[in-house]
Amino acid sequence: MSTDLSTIRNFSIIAHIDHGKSTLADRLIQVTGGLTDREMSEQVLDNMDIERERGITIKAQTVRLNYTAQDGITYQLNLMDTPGHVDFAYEVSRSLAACEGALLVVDAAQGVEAQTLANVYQSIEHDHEIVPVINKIDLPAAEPEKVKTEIEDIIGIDAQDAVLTSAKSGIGIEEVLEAVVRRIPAPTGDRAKPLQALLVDSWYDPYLGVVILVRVMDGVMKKGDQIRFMQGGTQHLVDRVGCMRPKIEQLPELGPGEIGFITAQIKEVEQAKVGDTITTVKGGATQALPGYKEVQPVVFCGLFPVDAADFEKLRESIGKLRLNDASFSFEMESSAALGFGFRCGFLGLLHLEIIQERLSREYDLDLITTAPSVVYRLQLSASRTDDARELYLHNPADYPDVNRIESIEEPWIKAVIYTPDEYLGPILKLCQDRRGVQRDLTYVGGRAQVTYELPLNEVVFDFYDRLKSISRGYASFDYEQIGLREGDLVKMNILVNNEPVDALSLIVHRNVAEARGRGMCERLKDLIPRHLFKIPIQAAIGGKVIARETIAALRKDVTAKCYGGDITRKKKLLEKQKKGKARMREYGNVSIPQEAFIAALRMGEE
Ligand SMILES: Nc1nc2c(ncn2[C@@H]2O[C@H](COP(=O)(O)OP(=O)(O)OP(=O)(O)O)[C@@H](O)[C@H]2O)c(=O)[nH]1
Repeated sequence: MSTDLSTIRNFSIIAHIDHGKSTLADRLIQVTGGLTDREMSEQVLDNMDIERERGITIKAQTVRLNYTAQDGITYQLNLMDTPGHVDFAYEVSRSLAACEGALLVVDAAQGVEAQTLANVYQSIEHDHEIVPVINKIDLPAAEPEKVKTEIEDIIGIDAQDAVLTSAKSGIGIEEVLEAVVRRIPAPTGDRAKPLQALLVDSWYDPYLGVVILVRVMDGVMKKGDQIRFMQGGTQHLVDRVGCMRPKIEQLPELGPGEIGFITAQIKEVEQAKVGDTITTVKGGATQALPGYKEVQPVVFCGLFPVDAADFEKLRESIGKLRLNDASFSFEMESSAALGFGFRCGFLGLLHLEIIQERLSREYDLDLITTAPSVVYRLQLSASRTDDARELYLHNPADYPDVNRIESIEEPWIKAVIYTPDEYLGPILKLCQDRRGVQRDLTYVGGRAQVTYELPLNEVVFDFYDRLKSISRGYASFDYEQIGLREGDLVKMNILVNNEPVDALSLIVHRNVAEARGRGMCERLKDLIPRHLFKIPIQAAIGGKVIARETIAALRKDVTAKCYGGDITRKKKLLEKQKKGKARMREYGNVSIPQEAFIAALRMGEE
């Protein structure tokens, strides 16, 4: 029996981190599924474990709820969980494209924050009906009326009918469900048309293989169907169709307007790209759904094992992670300073951190990460052996001969920072120091919203950390890419004992090169231990040294105190001294401690 379209509601929950999205979702599952408190904690926690295990790959978990509303009709509610971070903006946009509405959850004590805004605007762009939910009304500091006004002032949607909830104590949950049924429109679609289904997300499950989350727009999808991915071009046989409640339940079919999952004996997530259109091989649709985009990594860095013997283990672990995350890329790289490792590409800094964290936690790997870099576009003139061409550069080590460079462009972002106004001064200074161009500054009830355009390369390293520390954690930050702009960018080399150290070289703007070079030399002076000889540390652009420090020589004669006596004792001491060097990287005849590579790049105040 097919489901009547008018009884389906597809919606997502938009919320700033910690405003209560998960707690509210759990309550909705509990109330509609009739789970007891104990069952809920068991079941839902189980689910969270899987989610944690799979890290970011379950980006759009969906549950189907049956809810019998006050009008006596039983509705099929598909609740889609969307990732809340800018790095995954494209996934968010596809999840939103699968829904007709959204619950906007705002903490009654915290009010609207920057991250919330980005997702709300996306949702508005998808013509969603947005139902404001003011959560945590149980808190003494809750000010629901003030938050209502804030939602209206900042977001510009009517919030007078906002639902007031305490997800924690189970207040207002029924009202949320009624609002979903009454205010969010039913999907539209036509059973008789050729199949068009949006591939919302995919992930790898060890038992089922690749699981694909779909939203059927038109037509019907059944077990046994031969399907075709219109962008990917591959064909597959559907072997399972179902939904999650949150446990997997198999269904005979998915009809128009419905959200559910399929499996089709697919081995790699890379074959099931988010945003693709699925149709049937026979009598299929001729046009793909709009909005498909190939996601490209934007931040690159080198990952090297601290212990060179771990290289194979690193290769294996990276391969496993990649099985589940097609947006992350890697290729082998070798560095004179760090040996063999991988150059990896990420969607953003958070994505980088998650992968790094998983490698060290789940795979127990000690890693050295080189400075994150963005992708630059270079126009090169012809040389004797090469034509004029365009080069996309993601590793400073591949920087070409300067004489061939006609122009360099770097990616820029538009950042929106939201902060209590007492921290505004230092935040403006930070943005200014990072070559930011201020575009807008407004105040809403004691808080400032400032918009800056910034070069991405000034943001990737420690901008977010600095922002959080100068605002004592209160400022929130959100960004989108706004394209490439030409810049006066140069490659800065760091020379230790007159030898360039490739893992420390970076691309910087000429205006800040000297300050940054000086800062790095100063930090390296403290980070590299004294040797038996004098070590010059220099920052240079091309052949020109722009900063210099010197580490004084030291005669650390550990055997001196043995007075030429006992030879075994002398040997033992030498052995001990050798061990002390184990966590060092030999570079020429200088030993550089492993942690120096990343510490040298921390910009601090310059
Ligand atoms: N007092 C109070 N606390 C709540 C309420 N709802 C959620 N919380 C608490 O707020 C914290 C964050 O809730 P989550 O549901 O994890 O928030 P989230 O938005 O899903 O956060 P992320 O998963 O990190 O994005 C938890 O400690 C909850 O117990 C509420 O109605 N009242």
